[in-house]
Amino acid sequence: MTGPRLSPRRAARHARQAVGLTWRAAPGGTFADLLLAVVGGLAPVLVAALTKLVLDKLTTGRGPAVPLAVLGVGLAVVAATSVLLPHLRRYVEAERTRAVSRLVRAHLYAAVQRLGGLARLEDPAFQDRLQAAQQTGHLGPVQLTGSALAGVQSVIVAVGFLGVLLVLSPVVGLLVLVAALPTLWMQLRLNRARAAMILHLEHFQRRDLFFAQLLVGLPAAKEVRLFGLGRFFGDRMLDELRGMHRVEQRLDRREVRAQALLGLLGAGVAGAGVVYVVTRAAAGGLTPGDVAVYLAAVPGVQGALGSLVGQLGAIHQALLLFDHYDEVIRAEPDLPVPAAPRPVPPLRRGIELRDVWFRYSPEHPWVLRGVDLVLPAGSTTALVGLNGAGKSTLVKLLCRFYDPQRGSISWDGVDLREFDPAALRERLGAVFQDFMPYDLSAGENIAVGDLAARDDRARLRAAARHAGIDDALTALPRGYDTLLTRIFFDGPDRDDPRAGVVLSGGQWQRIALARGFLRADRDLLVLDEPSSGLDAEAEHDLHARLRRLRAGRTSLLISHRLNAVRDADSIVVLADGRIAEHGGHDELLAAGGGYARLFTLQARGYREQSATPA
Ligand SMILES: Nc1ncnc2c1ncn2[C@@H]1O[C@H](COP(=O)(O)OP(=O)(O)OP(=O)(O)O)[C@@H](O)[C@H]1O
Repeated sequence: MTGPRLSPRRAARHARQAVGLTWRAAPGGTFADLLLAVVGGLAPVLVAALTKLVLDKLTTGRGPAVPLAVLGVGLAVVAATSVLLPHLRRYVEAERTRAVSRLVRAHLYAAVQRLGGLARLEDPAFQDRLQAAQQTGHLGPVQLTGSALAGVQSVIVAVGFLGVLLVLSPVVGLLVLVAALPTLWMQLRLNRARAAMILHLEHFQRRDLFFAQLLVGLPAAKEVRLFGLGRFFGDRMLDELRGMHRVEQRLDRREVRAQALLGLLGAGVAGAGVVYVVTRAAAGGLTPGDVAVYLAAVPGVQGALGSLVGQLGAIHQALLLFDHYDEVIRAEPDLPVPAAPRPVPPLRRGIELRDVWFRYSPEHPWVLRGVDLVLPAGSTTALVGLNGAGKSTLVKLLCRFYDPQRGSISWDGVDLREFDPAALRERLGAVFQDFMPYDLSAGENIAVGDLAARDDRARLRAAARHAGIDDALTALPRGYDTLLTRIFFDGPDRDDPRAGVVLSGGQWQRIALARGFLRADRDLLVLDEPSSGLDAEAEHDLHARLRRLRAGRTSLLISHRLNAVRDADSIVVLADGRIAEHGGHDELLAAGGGYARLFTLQARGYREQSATPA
């Protein structure tokens, strides 16, 4: 297994950025941690040196002219400091982790919001990066600085002990150093293999999580139970887990073999050193204090060098984690925004699509193939067509979530690409076919349509009234403050009004409509299947309200129920990515084309239903 690579330049850039981020997030904490690392590195060397002095003074009476009691107190102070240090460092590190995590998250989500379109979010490779950055982005800087500081501590310990050993016995010092070299080399190789394994495991982990979610999550629960899919998904999940464990096991075995071998080598060198030091001490060449220092220094140096290599591995890992975050932060916007965007004027004449061609990527087929269409200001245009005809795609282009590959869309003659997408969207209102039910309160669920109305209960209620949901929301246990989810409540009493409620599909549809109605004053209102979840009476009622509410304004209405669009000022039929028919309801019926065929089919269905005896 070969390790993933970062070029040295990229690695150096990440390291600079990560340290900079940590410093900005927690300057005091980072400095304190550096100080603690230095003290932590010096402490064991000092303990060994003081122990030697005490022993030598006790056994030979030789040593510095300091009373034994002072040496004893010094030893006690350093030992006590060593005991306290790990606890202090744990606290300082936890504080730093929290501060960095806040900063990294703020940067990450701001970067995602800067992507004005949808294309990047739909790119699976970018999604993978994004998921990884979300889960581990903050760990990169934290792990990097943490490991670097631990590395500083290990270097101080190793250099300190080696210095003492070299003074004591250059032969033994060199022996310990040489014995550590194979350990260093092997650990570096294992680090690379471990980093590669983590990357390899990501693929298993994602699928393992996916199957686990299907088994425990609510969205799939109905189908999993009705179709009896539990065993099937459970087996798939275990397959992924087995795959993951096999990879881990292979590396664990390799590590055990290598570490056993290196452990034996280290012990052999240490043992030979003990024999040498004891023999020299017996011959009077070394003092008992020297022997004590040696006994502390050998494991000290070996441990510090081993830990240093471990830290290097962790730094490599941290740089790889940071790479995900960096890719997201630096992602180029998927929609070009002009350097000096034009202000978006109120819509006076209309929106024109001229020879618009669009596909989701070069690998996908064309969805729109030369669409020419005008949405005149002040009128309602209905867009109809079979499933997959490209209706929702056209809506997404109007909101400028994507740009067409060929042709143009203009707003009173100005190409949409000359506007800032955010300014354009300020002038739009929309109810999407796949609207979002938020796990928020009823009031907030409507207010997301226009956050300026968040505290304006009268506006929220007016929008809800237009959508026919005000009475139902008022009757909820806490009215508009009732949570429309039960997932955030962890109290014991499920009947507690704070527990939240579950709405029906049609009620959610009305909430989405209310959201859209909050923006009823915008220049263009797009309604993509706004009545799909409503019963027939409610649908009729909704369209009557819509006509009143939008009279004199520009709207685009998409619906499969042709009865609902017959009153639109003009009806456009989209087929095979082109405008196949265009005109008023009567005109299209008289033309006897696809619209007439579909309308007659639906109308016959209704007539047959009403003729069927109950
Ligand atoms: N994000 C996407 N990436 C790739 N292809 C897509 C994407 N969204 C839609 N498509 C494809 O584009 C085509 C048109 O889809 P679109 O949703 O615009 O159709 P529609 O007319 O709104 O259909 P429906 O009536 O079923 O809602 C379909 O073939 C669909 O598979």
